[in-house]
Amino acid sequence: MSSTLSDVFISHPIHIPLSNLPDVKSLPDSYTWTSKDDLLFSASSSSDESLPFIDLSDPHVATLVGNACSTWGAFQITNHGVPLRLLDDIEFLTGSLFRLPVQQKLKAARSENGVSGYGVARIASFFNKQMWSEGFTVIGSPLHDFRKLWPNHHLKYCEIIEEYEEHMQKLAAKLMWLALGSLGVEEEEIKWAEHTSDFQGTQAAIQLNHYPICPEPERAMGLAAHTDSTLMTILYQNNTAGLQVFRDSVGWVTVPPVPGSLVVNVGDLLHILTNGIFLSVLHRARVNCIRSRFSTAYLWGPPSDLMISPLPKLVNHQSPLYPSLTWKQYLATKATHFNQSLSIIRNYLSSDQIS
Ligand SMILES: O=C(O)CCC(=O)C(=O)O
Ligand SMILES: [Fe+2]
Repeated sequence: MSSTLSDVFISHPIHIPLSNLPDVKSLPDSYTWTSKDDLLFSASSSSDESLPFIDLSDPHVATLVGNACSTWGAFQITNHGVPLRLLDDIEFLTGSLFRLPVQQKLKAARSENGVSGYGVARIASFFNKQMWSEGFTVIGSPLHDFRKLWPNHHLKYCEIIEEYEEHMQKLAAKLMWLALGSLGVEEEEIKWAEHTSDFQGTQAAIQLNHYPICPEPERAMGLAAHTDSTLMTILYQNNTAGLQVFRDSVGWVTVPPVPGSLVVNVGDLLHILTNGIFLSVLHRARVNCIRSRFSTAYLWGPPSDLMISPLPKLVNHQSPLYPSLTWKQYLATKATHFNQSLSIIRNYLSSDQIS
């Protein structure tokens, strides 16, 4: 029987402490970041570069998406077909959840080796300092957790998640095909992802993030630099800036929130699938002292037991840069090697060597 995304995380638990964000006037040492805690913490940024902004109704959309994936590994989109009302709903849900009293949120706390629920970011265990954020992960049905949070109103919130997932899955598939189409890849080359297959077995998680107002934002970190272990991630951010993407020779670039738009990140698996042509973008979230910030990430991946390997068409007589491996194997590598995972697997000759 094929395993689910939850099984993958359960078999590779990351033990992370759950602590409340302190209500303080100055930042405690445990939340104060320097370049010692994250090499790129203070990397300078040049201000005149900005992330591509793509109108999905543009006649050259595939080329624009393909270029953005191979230069930045990320882009913003408009005219994406997701109803603005649904984006308002998901923002309302995210805000309502994080505004609950902490005791209420803790009723749906992620268990020690669990995957869904309330807690700090999974990447927390890779850093010595704490991040100025709280999160909530939804994998599969949120009913069980939402009932604990909102005993009387959980159904309406479950409906929002369900509708959001439906739209996001369709959009993710459309974007992936636009991107791959720009490289000349045809649907028959990836059977599981063919439009007609209805993406049987693709898996996803929804990550809700909250970055509260912070007394000393320059010294704090909302969510530390990471790449996503997905094929693609679609991110909705409320109207408060904080997301930054990293581009070599440019540095950190802030992605300004544009009402109604979405941000798309190439994840590590799409980087592998395209033999390194599309870049999986390093990104992070900073915080501020004026407004709290919410974001909703739709983390989209393939069936977790399916072998992913560089597409033969994109390897062109050379050896592939990456071995074949399943999402499950990749997550296991990521749980140990975090941001070094891609370079670690590049050095393996065959997936047999990946635990
Ligand atoms: O909050 C953001 O802008 C980034 C969130 C993110 O990168 C994630 O949830 O993986
Ligand atoms: Fe991310």
